[in-house]
Amino acid sequence: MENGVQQTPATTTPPSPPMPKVGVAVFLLKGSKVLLGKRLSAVGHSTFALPGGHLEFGESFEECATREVKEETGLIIDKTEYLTVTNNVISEKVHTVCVFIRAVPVDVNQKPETLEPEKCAGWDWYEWNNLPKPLFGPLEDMVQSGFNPFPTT
Ligand SMILES: Nc1ncnc2c1ncn2[C@H]1C[C@H](O)[C@@H](COP(=O)(O)OP(=O)(O)OP(=O)(O)O)O1
Ligand SMILES: [Mg+2]
Repeated sequence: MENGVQQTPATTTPPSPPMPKVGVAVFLLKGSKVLLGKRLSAVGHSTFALPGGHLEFGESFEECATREVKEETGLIIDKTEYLTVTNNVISEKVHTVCVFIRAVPVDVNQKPETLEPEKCAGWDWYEWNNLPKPLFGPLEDMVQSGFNPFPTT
């Protein structure tokens, strides 16, 4: 101690190891179409993916789905239903457990808006039988495995 000023001991925090995150992705269905947008984020850049994002602390999957779709597209969704979960080791640094939710727009005439232009080039409805390419890796894997998000009735 000099001049009566207490020195704070230097502390070194070890770098925390990368951890898996929880993502929520939404199959927003309109008739036989699904809403997709071309990603502009580093992960999956230029691939077509569902709206969605990371689960926030304290949120339910359905709350996250509703919030992310509203933030990214402006669309208000309804009838949120859990579909499935996948484990995605996307790169050395990105590992996401992704929960898939199905939903429908409250107003089928409401147009999706590109509210996060730094993350998505634009949203559009695509026929499930005629999806654009390339799809975001985890979504492509699901399609290849024969997954179908539409209700069986
Ligand atoms: N269609 C999908 N299939 C599989 N995983 C997905 C899908 N969409 C998103 N994810 C996973 C991987 C992403 O790294 C993660 C978060 O989604 P992403 O769209 O990148 O976040 P975000 O930037 O919109 O939201 P946030 O601001 O919450 O991070 O969720
Ligand atoms: Mg997103």
